[in-house]
Amino acid sequence: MNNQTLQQLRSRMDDLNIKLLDLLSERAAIGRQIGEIKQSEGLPLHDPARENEMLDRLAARNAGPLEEKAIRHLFQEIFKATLEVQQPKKKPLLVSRKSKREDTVIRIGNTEIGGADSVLVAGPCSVESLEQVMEVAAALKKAGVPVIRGGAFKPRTSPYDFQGLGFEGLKLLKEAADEYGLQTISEIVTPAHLEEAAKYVDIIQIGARNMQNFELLKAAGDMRKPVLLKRGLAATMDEFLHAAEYIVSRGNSQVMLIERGIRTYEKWTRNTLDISAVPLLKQMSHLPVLVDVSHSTGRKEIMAPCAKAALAAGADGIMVEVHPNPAAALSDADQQLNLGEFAEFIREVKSSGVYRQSAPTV
Ligand SMILES: C=C(O[C@@H]1C=C(C(=O)O)C=C[C@H]1O)C(=O)O
Repeated sequence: MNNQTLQQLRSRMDDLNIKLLDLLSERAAIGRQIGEIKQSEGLPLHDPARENEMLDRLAARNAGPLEEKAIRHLFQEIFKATLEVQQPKKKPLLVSRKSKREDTVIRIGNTEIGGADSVLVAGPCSVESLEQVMEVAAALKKAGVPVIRGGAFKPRTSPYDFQGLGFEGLKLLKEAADEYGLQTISEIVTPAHLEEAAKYVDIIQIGARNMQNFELLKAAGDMRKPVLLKRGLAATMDEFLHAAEYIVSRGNSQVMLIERGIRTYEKWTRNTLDISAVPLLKQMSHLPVLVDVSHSTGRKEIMAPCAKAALAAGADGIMVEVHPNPAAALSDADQQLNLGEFAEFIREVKSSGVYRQSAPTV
């Protein structure tokens, strides 16, 4: 008997669910019409005063058994859902895979970034002298690394630390790169420097500290030069992709992303390499993704395994710092590989199964 009653009550519940659903749908359709009128009149969609009026009226009429709090809560959720129906669907970001399915491949010289092959970028933290960059460029050439990095405008934590050689540094980097047929990459921190820097730099780097320097992002977006955008020290994936969107939305689609470690409580590494960022960025975005194993780890002995992990996770390339005499380096002395360590690093990474190389390097 009890069982039968339960069945009947549940069946009435089911009928009421359907009625409620139909009423909610009818209500949402009216909400959508109201939204269209509001938008054509330029009125805000959200109207808290109107919502409060309705809530008060419903609370006054409520005879139970539901508590007034529950009624208010339920209707607030309904209003929220109506607002979602009213909102025009947001267009996916240009950097998103929803906007473009195929991978973006960036070509500089004979090098492709984001294509079939893994790419390596290496060089000193800072350009210090012509001899220094020449020595590094020769080592890169020998190791088959096509892109040389070297900082000339250094955003240092302390104003008393070496700030870089500026344009003179860019010129030295270019001179060494030209000598060995390499491409150059260097960080620019000021929109006003971009045009002049483009004479010496094949890829403009926007550093972690400037990831949300929106004027710099816009100016880089107005250029037609590849940009390497570093993830900010504490930037979420969403913020990172929106920063890239600033560049791409100005018409510069040649943007590559680089994970360089984020700030956490861990002290054994300089930053924490967020390896999950790699597959996430590759899935969410069509832009090439690189990993900087020097700044993320700050520890020479784990750079090769971290590079392999990054490539295994889907990274298109690796960036690593190398200096002929790291102990005497003007910046980041501890984390730069010397030439011997660099050769070993490259050998280990290239011989791993995760390094993609379709044709032997000539
Ligand atoms: C439907 C409207 O727009 C919004 C949604 C509401 C609702 O679902 O009832 C109420 C007020 C607004 O925040 C409206 O203004 O009437």
